[in-house]
Amino acid sequence: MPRPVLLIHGGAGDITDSRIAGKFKGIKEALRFAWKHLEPTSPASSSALDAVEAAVNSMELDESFNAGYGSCLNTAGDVEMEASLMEGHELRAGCVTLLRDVMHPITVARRLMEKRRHVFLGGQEALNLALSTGSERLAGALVTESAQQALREFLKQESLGLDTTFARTELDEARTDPIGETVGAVAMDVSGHIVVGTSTGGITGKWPGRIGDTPLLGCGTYADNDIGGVSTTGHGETIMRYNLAQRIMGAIQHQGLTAQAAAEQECQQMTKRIGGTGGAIVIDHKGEVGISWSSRRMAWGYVRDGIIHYGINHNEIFQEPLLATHA
Ligand SMILES: NC(=O)C[C@H](N)C(=O)O
Repeated sequence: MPRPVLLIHGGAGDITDSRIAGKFKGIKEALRFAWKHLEPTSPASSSALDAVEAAVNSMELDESFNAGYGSCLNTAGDVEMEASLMEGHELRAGCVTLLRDVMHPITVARRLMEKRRHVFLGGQEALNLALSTGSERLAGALVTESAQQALREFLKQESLGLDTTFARTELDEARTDPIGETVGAVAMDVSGHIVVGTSTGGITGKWPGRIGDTPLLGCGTYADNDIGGVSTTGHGETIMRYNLAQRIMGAIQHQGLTAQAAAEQECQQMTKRIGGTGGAIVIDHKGEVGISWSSRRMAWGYVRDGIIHYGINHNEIFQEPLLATHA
């Protein structure tokens, strides 16, 4: 019987020092909140789908991340969110884009997947689906002060003629990145079932109507029990041109690489080839974990065998017990 594993990310980019503590707190909270779905009292109800939704929901509620509450703003100052969810048994998926005013885009993606009619829904009709399947309408309530501050800085940089091509996921050291990043989760349950979900507010200063990599299968998300599952983060225009998730799947399937080797190879190749950066989390069909990024930082964490492993800088891994012990 496979050992269950839950692996999540809280975005790749030029994350400032002041945001690290919030990211770690949010990553550990999401892992602890979601783990009960993978190792419940009865193994028969171990569900990678429930675990992925719960982990992403937890980060969508947390303004340390760029998803749900705290999403990046477009040039009009509005939140337009995107999410995708895929399961690796029947290859079913739900993807939503240009979604406004609801806290949990990943749940809307799940509702769409469960309808089994369409895979990708956008704009007003995605909102209608959300409202008709139990989401609450939260007009304006997703906008945070730090997201507004990030937009003001972005617009100022643009007016000064600075290069904003990579928007808020790719700033150099001299310019800070005060915004949270995309979230994602990959899980394998005790039956070897793999599920992947990714949710984002996109990038600060995007044009209204811009669609990124996150809701696109093969770019932001992919799952196939026979190969593995991948969730990506980083500069969307780069990731979608490179098909990052699918390239990692291909490296596992056709080159026989481990999850870690495939993630490293493809994140590096993408940046070498196109210039933008990003990261990926991967669980392969054997249940092995891969975590890699070509950006400065990526917040990540996973649980296996009662231990949380987490980090944000290259070559740095922290560990603590899943169940906090009290002195
Ligand atoms: N931080 C991110 O991962 C942003 C997301 N990939 C986008 O470009 O929409």
